[in-house]
Amino acid sequence: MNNVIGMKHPLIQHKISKLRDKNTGTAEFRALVEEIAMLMGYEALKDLPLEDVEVETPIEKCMTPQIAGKNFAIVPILRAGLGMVSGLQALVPTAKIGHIGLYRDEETHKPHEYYCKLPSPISERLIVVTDPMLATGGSAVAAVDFIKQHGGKKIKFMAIIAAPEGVERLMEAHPDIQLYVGHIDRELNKDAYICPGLGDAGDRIFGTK
Ligand SMILES: O=P(O)(O)OC[C@H]1O[C@H](OP(=O)(O)OP(=O)(O)O)[C@H](O)[C@@H]1O
Ligand SMILES: O=c1cc[nH]c(=O)[nH]1
Ligand SMILES: [Mg+2]
Repeated sequence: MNNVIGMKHPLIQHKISKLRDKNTGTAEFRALVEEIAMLMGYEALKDLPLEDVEVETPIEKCMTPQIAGKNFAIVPILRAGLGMVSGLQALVPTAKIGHIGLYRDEETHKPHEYYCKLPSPISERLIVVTDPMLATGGSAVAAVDFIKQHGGKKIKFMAIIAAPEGVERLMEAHPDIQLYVGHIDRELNKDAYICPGLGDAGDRIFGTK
């Protein structure tokens, strides 16, 4: 799949291994998610639009490129996607932030929406959706559906760990987006958790279990 970009960088792989460890505590887990998001962002933001601005150096005035901040938005899927925002914000402090609140029903594994606020206007922006976990793909498909309904066009999705089933489902529903993924794991278990995975990302980021 052309639009699925796997992260091969050793720093990312090393940090993902630390995330998987059940003995990694909340503070370290949160820091690792932030660092991985920043490293993945370096790759995912390669084609971020630039605009020339005038700057006066100690020598002379020149035209020089800067990031067109109004052209970029980060949209985390709550809760776990929030953990990736600060890493991307460190790269582009002027980024607008939208939020999509979804939780997965424990029995049916279907996503339920409880909140949505996107920056306006959205149609011209590069939108990076963040969620560390892409399991069945239900939440990711729902989030991208929603962004498109609101006029979003240039969409990238960043997941730290994905199941093959989720990758296939997301790219089948939205073949036009680009998916940046830290690692594609083996499979989903009967409870739709990723194996080997890292457990429940939201609970591990926020210390709720
Ligand atoms: O691909 P899917 O099968 O839809 O599963 C992935 C979703 O499940 C997790 O969220 P969860 O429902 O646990 O909410 P939380 O982030 O609030 O913990 C995860 O952060 C994704 O959003
Ligand atoms: O393995 C999984 C699947 C869904 N959500 C998680 O946080 N982890
Ligand atoms: Mg969760």
